[in-house]
Amino acid sequence: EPASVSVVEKIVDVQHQLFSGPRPGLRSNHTKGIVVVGEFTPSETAKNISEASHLQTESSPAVVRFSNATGFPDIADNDPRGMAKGIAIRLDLGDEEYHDLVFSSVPMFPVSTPELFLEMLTAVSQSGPDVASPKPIETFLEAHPSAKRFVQHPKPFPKSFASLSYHGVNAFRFINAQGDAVYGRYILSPVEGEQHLDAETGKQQHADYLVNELPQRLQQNAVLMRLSVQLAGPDDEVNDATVIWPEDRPVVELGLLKLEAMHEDAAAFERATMFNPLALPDGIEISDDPVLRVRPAAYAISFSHRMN
Ligand code: HEM
Repeated sequence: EPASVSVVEKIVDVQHQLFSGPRPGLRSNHTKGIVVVGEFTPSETAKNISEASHLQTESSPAVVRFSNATGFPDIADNDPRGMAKGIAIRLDLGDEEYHDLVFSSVPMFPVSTPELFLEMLTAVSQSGPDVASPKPIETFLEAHPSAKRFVQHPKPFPKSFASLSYHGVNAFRFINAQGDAVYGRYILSPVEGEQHLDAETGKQQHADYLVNELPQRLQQNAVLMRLSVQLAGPDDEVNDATVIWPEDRPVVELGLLKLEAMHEDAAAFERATMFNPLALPDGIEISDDPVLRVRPAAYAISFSHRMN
């Protein structure tokens, strides 16, 4: 059963509290972003996994938004608080249909349910610099090893938004034309390999170094990113985004995302667009992950503030 709407409303309320939002016209989270356009071309192996139309056709137009975590619209690109970078991809499937993919640079979520996420964010909100240790968030992290793993997971400074790998985190169910179904998690990686800055160099970067870099890069060359899916083994947990599957699980390539140019009217696009992790074509289905199931409700609350 999906968590009640009130839990989701409370989560977004605490996000507003943490980030001094909501701000007119802007997202409640992942507020600072940059939008580019390109296309997605499926690979031969894609149709073995799913009958989804964008995996059979020649190519689909794509709009891609990279972002920093937090609701601060002017957070520095090298601020540790914004180091879970995001990517949101909208594939145009024709006939007014679209498929959205919304990923994070961190391969797991800190907690397994919306209720625990609310508890965690509330603990953060009660752990200001004046609060004595153990602060509520310290107590929470000790009691929830998955949240501690998330906090401790390396979050290196990327050289570019396009030189990081991104992860779907939540699992989906993929069904091919023969009716075979598998659970899998998306991985998107730069074809040229990941590139990071060392910690010292990263700290010295300009507050907009990533936002400034991408237009320059695209003027030189298009950027290619490989979309793949890691397939769950029969006993792997598919409804808990805190669990990382063993590395030996097969990874199947779905296709190449080509980033070509900056979006010409990014501000209007960002304002008018709500990426929806559950905008899925036939051949890709939702899992029972309770975190995944509430994401559209949270994004819709943020969207409704933005449109006010
Ligand atoms: C209960 C869990 C979650 C909540 C409550 C939540 C909340 C939010 C909210 C309120 C927004 C702003 C949406 C908008 O205004 O359009 C957002 C955006 C975003 N979230 Fe989440 N989120 C959750 C889980 C996740 C997960 C698991 C991922 C990564 C796989 C993720 C990645 C992102 C990204 C990349 C964006 C920016 C999308 C864009 O560019 O428009 N979120 N989230």
